[in-house]
Amino acid sequence: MNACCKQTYYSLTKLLSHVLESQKHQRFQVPSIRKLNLSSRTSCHSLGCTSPTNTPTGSSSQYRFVKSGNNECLATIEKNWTIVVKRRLCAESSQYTSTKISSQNLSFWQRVLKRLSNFRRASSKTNVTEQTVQEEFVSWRKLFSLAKPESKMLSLALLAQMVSVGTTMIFPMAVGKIVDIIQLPNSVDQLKWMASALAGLFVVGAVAVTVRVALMTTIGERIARDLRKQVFKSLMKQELAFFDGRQSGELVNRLSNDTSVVSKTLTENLARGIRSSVTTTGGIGFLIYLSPTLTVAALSFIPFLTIVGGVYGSYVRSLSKKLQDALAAATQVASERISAIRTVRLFAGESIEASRYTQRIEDAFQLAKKVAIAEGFYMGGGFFMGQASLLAVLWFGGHQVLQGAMTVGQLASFAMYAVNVGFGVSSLANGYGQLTRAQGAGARIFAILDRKPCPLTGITESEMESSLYSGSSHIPHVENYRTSIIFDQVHFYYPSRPQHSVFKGLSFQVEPGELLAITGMSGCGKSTILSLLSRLYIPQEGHIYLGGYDINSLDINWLRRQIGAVPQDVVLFDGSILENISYGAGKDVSMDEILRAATVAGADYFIRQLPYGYETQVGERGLSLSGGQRQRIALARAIVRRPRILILDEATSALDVESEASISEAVDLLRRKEDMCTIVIAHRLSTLRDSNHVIVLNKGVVAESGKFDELIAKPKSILSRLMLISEGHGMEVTDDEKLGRGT
Ligand SMILES: Nc1ncnc2c1ncn2[C@@H]1O[C@H](COP(=O)(O)OP(=O)(O)OP(=O)(O)O)[C@@H](O)[C@H]1O
Repeated sequence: MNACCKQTYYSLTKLLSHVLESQKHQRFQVPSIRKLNLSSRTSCHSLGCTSPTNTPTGSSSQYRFVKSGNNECLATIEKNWTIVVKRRLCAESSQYTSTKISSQNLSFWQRVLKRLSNFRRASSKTNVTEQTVQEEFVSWRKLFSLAKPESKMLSLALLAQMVSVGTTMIFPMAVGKIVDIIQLPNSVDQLKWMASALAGLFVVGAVAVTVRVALMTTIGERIARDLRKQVFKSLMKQELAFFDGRQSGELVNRLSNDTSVVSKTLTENLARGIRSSVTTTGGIGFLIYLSPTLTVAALSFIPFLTIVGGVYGSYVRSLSKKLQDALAAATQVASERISAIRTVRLFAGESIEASRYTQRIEDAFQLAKKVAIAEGFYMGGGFFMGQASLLAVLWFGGHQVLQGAMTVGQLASFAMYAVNVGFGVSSLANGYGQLTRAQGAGARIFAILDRKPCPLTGITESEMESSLYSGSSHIPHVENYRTSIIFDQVHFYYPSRPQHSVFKGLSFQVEPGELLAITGMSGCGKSTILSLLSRLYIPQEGHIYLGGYDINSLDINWLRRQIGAVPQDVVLFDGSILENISYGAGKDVSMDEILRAATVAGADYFIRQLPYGYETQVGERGLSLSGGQRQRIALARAIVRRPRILILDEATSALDVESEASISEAVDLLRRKEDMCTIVIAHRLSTLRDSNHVIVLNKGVVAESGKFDELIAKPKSILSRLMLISEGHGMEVTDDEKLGRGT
């Protein structure tokens, strides 16, 4: 149960108690938000409560609870004493799951209320900690569940580990025996036997170490590989809104650093932990066997180490999370600035960026230094205590040897076991620090692995398996649909910016085979239309229809296959031009189709001029091509899919007028030939003039709609103003105002 759910329950409890109260007095009174006293635990503001819809006594009343724009929940008290609780399917969805609680019976309400408050008590006790653990640290059990697929190999490696530990455990005893044997007369044969036995033991130990290291390293790499694959796959499934609130550097850090911390813990650290536990417990057993009284002196340092170890562990635990975050922040700066090196260079920002990165990495270093100092003190203290207890062993043990209660060999063995136990204990404490680090890294990994993408805008497992080219619409006769598009009363805000509405009831229609031009001031939401039509986001209210079908009811792969889009900020992938054009067109696309698309997009000519033609590498994000060349390749990439709908978002803005005109002509021919519905987002007069229909967006709605000539003929229309501005005639402002110094 997440925090929002809990808040919803708090709020519902309040609502219900009010309902009960008013029922007692035989009247229905709509409680005000203030009366509900939501601020007692979570402020009204933080819940984002809207005022109850203004309803007279006796009718239904609706309350809306929102937490930071996410997980909206609506609670409606109906006239007939029914409470309807609706929760959004996901943050951006306009679909709700709904639950009804209905009864005229007072005791029923009391039972519900009691259960809710019990739930609230239970959830406030357990879920807060659960959530904290989920956010910051994952349980050991869950962490080790990642090693489950490797359990057989891991068991084998641990067996090898036990053998190698066993050989080292026997060694001190054997040394003690040798010391005692060499003091005896005529002991050469015994010495020979012991030496041969020890040599055999060393060989077994060496083989076990070889097997353990080889297996553990391979398993570690395999766990890291599988984790990276799963995390990346899970990232690919998430809806776009998920990425809006995150930085790519942070996600890359999870993929690289966190996965390697976890895999190391599940292999190397686990092996070390087991070795240390066995060395410690086995060593203590040998100590007691050799001399119970001396064991007390030898182990006197353990309580100290345990207490200090606990303090050290929790200190390192809190620091290591901060350290990981600081490293992620540094990675983010580095990856962003390196990928934008041209901009950095153009603005001579090298030294600013270098100092920005230095600052971030310095922050990480300061934290790492604190960890190192703590580790130094802990290890130094442990070393001193270990040496002191060894001295105590030699002091008291020496007396016991002198008194004949112990042999010299036994004392030697005892001293060696005591040293082993000391190392074992300190290694265990150190391992605990590593484990908590891995718990932090594991929590960040599970936050991605366990995240269920929004069912409408994310990709499900089966949709991912069934690739773009096998998705079907789910509605048999949709395959022959006519490409009409309807936006019906669409209300939309980006989930990361809920306070800013982009659309406030947007409605328009595109007829099959039509060329629609969309224009408007910058930021009015033109590109957002492409995102909504492709279901990258979904409107909070309203519907979008394709061929008469609500796009939310269509298979997402099928839907996206219908659309060929050239976005405003064209991104190509590192690879050849051929690979880039065929990207997303499936494996079966033929060379003829690629050439045809490149010709329509006006790209074929310049591609043939390049040294390697279609095999020319475009570099990271296609930066080794010009802006206009990138746009033409992106257009070819959109056309090669043979879409039913083509959306061009200022797709020819980087081209000269002549090239733009010839491409427009070719695209128009294709549109007519294939009955393709085309939407162009443009500011240019030439593009708008060629369209069948123009809509002008303003303040979240369609402000003007009609044929270009009709709209431009109206002197006060927004379109004519926009055209004047774009031609530089519309701004009757002084130079000072243009320079931002106007009054
Ligand atoms: N991912 C996002 N998260 C939050 N807000 C966004 C996001 N993308 C766009 N916006 C905001 O939504 C509004 C509409 O953006 P959009 O890109 O659709 O405008 P536009 O009309 O295409 O602008 P332009 O003509 O400058 O390209 C803008 O105010 C923008 O700041």
